[in-house]
Amino acid sequence: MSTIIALANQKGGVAKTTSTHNIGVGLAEQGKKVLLIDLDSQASLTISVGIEPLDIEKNIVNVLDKTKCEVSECIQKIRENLHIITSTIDLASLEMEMLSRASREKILDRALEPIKGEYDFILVDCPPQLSILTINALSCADGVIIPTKTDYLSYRGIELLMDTISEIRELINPRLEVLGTIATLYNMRSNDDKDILNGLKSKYNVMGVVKMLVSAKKGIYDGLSVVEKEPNNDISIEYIKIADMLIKENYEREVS
Ligand SMILES: Nc1ncnc2c1ncn2[C@@H]1O[C@H](COP(=O)(O)OP(=O)(O)OP(=O)(O)O)[C@@H](O)[C@H]1O
Repeated sequence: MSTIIALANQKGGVAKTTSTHNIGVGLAEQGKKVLLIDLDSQASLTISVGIEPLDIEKNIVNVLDKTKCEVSECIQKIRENLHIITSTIDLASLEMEMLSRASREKILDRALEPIKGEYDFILVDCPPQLSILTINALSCADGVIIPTKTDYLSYRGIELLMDTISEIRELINPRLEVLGTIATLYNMRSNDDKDILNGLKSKYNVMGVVKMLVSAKKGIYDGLSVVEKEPNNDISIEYIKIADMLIKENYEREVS
């Protein structure tokens, strides 16, 4: 069975998309079969992998709406071992329609059922709200990773997300596990960032610390992650480390 991981934070601009893309590439480069799911109507992940959202006829909207389209028809190949279900702006209006459906929290879970055995990892890039889409991602995930900036408001925002996660675990998905946080856009020269990082480490499992570097934005024009564009960059090293950690944890879970 696939391990489904949601990358979630109700805050925008905390590097959810960048983390999803780079960890996904890191896992694929280790020979794992990976499906990325863009669950944000801004389609940043879709654009980041070099796909024009409106060029794709069957996307996440078709996976979630009532047309009963086969999920396998909505998957695009990025390269060997790395696939994606893309998003478009139409997801914003579908979100409203989802609210009126029965079992609205399990729409994604049910839709993914036929392909759960086909991938080692499914990574879901959540939108920057605690919306029905994020709840759908958390309701089908085995684990959640919380990318967060090292500033005070982001740090405080995690508590809110943790409450939602506890509620989902209690009511909908008991197997949901908080895998940890990733400290993103970390400014090494700022004492505030250092203090917040220490606070994060004392409270949560910090899976990685990703520095704020201009190289994070370089591959975006040609659809490449930092891991592909500059594999020896500090950002790549950190994301590859997180990918390795996920592979190891998964292996240990399967063995035990
Ligand atoms: N390590 C980094 N150093 C510098 N810039 C970064 C880094 N990581 C991400 N960025 C940039 O920060 C911006 C926000 O990143 P990203 O789109 O991944 O965040 P997000 O949480 O998915 O945002 P949203 O939820 O609002 O779509 C982007 O311009 C991205 O290129």
